[in-house]
Amino acid sequence: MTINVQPGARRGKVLLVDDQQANLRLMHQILADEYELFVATGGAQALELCERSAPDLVLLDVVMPGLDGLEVCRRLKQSPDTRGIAVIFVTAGTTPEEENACWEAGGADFVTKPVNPLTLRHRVRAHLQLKQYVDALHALAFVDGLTGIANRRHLNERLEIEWRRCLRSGMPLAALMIDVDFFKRYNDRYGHQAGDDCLKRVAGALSSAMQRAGDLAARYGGEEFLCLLPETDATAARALAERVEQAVRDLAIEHLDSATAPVVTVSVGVAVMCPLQDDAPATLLQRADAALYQAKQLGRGQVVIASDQD
Ligand SMILES: Nc1nc2c(ncn2[C@@H]2O[C@H](COP(=O)(O)OP(=O)(O)OP(=O)(O)O)[C@@H](O)[C@H]2O)c(=O)[nH]1
Repeated sequence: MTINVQPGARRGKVLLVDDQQANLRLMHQILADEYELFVATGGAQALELCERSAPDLVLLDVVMPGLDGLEVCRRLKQSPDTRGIAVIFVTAGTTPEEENACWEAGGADFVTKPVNPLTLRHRVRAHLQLKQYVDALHALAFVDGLTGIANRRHLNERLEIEWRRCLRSGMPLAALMIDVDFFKRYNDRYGHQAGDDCLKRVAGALSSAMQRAGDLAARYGGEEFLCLLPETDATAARALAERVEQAVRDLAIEHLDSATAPVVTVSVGVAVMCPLQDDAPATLLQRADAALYQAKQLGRGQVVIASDQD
């Protein structure tokens, strides 16, 4: 895995949010030569752009009609997908209460209006540099070194978040536990390096099969993977599991020592739960694991969905 922590190695993405065109123009002039800039003229548009374009940093006006800057910041910090975006408020308010509101909403910093161009440049530069280091550390801590997909630590963190989210919304949370069949024999016949390459390709197939931004494919350990699918019911989870199983077959990686097929296959255990207060997130994984065990018992290279009683 290559992690680039050289400051300035890539142009940072900065979203400018202000309902006044003149302010946007000014900030644009100050920053355009250094960064990739996006512009939003209101809070709702800012949130939408944050989800779609994943900026590194937002320069956020506080007072705007509709959704104001403080509320935009709170919502960004609530979502696991956007909480890493640094927010610098651009504010005319300088009372202690107004400043405190910026910190309490989750802002990383603020600059006061009228904007001093040099201060704006330096604040943005400092926070982008910080974010690059944080992103690099995050990648080291949350990405599996061999396959480049999420690691188990990342999975556990997301499982907690999605579990709580589904507990609040009453929506189902699905998990696919996926294990490469006869992988010991694969290593024994083709060698450990080929085994590693095989795991990388399987991981790639899983990632490609995930359709929604909230879906997560992770390496659970060894030759075992786990896909977490928020707000996904049993029908959709089964369909996705079957697509995953087929996608791995379609890689057509030769495995002449497999008793299931002449190519690498996976077994998939599926579990779906609508979280309840008394359940623990680990229950979902235990059920997926039990279904995976059944898939192995039934001959491998297939999908088994856990029944509610498991
Ligand atoms: N090349 C490679 N092999 C790994 C890695 N992690 C685990 N393995 C191997 O995966 C194999 C897993 O073997 P088992 O748990 O017996 O399972 P299996 O052979 O796949 O059999 P079934 O799961 O019952 O189909 C072991 O030989 C491990 O050494 C890895 O990162 N790279």
